[in-house]
Amino acid sequence: MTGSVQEIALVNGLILADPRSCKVVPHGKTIIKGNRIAEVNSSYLGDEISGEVLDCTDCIILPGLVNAHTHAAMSLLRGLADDLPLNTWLNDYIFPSEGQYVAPDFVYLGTSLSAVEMALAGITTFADGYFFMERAAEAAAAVGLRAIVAQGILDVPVPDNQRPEAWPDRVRAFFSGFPSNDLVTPALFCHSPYLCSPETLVRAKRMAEDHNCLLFSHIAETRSEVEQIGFRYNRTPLDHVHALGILDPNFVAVHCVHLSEKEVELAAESKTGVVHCPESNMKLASGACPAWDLVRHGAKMAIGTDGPASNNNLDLFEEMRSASFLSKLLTGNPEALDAATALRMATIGGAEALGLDDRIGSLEPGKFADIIVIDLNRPHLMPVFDPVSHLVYSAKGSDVRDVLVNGKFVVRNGTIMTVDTSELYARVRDLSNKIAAALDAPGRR
Ligand SMILES: CSC[C@H]1O[C@@H](n2cnc3c(O)ncnc32)[C@H](O)[C@@H]1O
Ligand SMILES: [Zn+2]
Repeated sequence: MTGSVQEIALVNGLILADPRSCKVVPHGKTIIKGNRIAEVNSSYLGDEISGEVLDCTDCIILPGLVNAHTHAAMSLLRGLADDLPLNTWLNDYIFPSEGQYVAPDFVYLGTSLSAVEMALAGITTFADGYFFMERAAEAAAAVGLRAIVAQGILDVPVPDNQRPEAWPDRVRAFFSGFPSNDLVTPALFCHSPYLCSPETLVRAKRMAEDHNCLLFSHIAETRSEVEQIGFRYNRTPLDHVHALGILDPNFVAVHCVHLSEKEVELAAESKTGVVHCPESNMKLASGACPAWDLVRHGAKMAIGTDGPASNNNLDLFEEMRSASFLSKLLTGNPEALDAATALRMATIGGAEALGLDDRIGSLEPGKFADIIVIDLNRPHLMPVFDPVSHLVYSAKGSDVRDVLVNGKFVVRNGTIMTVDTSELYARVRDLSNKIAAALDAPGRR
């Protein structure tokens, strides 16, 4: 300790500080002072270090992963409805269940469970979109993750707003009651151009601008959405929001599976954040996002898991691998979306899409100390010719040993340090037993 500022030094590992270059420095040291990185990539020759020393021999040290899209509270609906296309999944199963069960405590519990799952798998920042988002903010902060929590807006009744026309009041209440802390930031989430009118989209954009926050939306997820938007507005979905004046660096378009060539260019030119969710898109058979085309056009590309009820886990290592494999399959080109590109999308790319790249996404002096340590003492991670290849093609979330967010250990030696997981899991079992009992009730399905 120096004065009251806590110091932690990570020594002896393979340091991958900047996913933009993917350069790996062996036997270096990374020094954290308080909640920031003070030094990185400096050589470690066994020199004396003040503060705590974390030995990272046989480990890779890299920036924490950024899950740029999820619906964290939906962990409590995981496995409730599978093997369905998006429209049936949403309209016949998810929306009715949300109407029945989603309440402030549901959101707190489900988000806590997901935050623990994400932390254990090396995700240090997540962008969430759901209802009762004040409670999601509390849950993220309790687990100790960095989060952007976006309040959902739909033109149909939703769990925290039964009168669709009153959504601006709900949004005002959300901003005014937002818990102030360093880790979580508020934002808005217009569900989609098919469940939000042009008026709603434009008004939400104005409100997001007034509060200097991001606006998210699911865009061009399915062919049926493209048909519906074409029928209603005679445009394709991304072009439709562009025509409404919404595309800019503070807009985040999630999915972008079915884009025209013009829309790929539009996404890149407008510097809109684009979140690729390969596993959710594959599971719901929505299609394959032209991610490699978007990357080559210079779009701000991030990766997301989507919610745990359509994935059905929150492992961004799996997601990087799937993003890469899906692009190779889609293009017929094995060089498409290579490992370094996938790693960039899951770190600095996510930070850029969320407007956080001046604070996170790489290990640089002055940035927040959001750092993960991957244990290479695993059969599937030997031998090590190329650490980047291992991170994307071989590693899993369960290979994460330590996680620091804002300079604090959230996971240490594979154990969550911030919340009592036995109590959390007991509460999850209790609630899920009640949901399961109601599902089994006669006449439910
Ligand atoms: C304001 S977003 C929350 C809303 O979105 C629903 N949802 C979850 N996953 C998806 C998806 O892949 N496409 C469209 N909508 C989705 C979720 O159940 C909430 O109702
Ligand atoms: Zn989603």
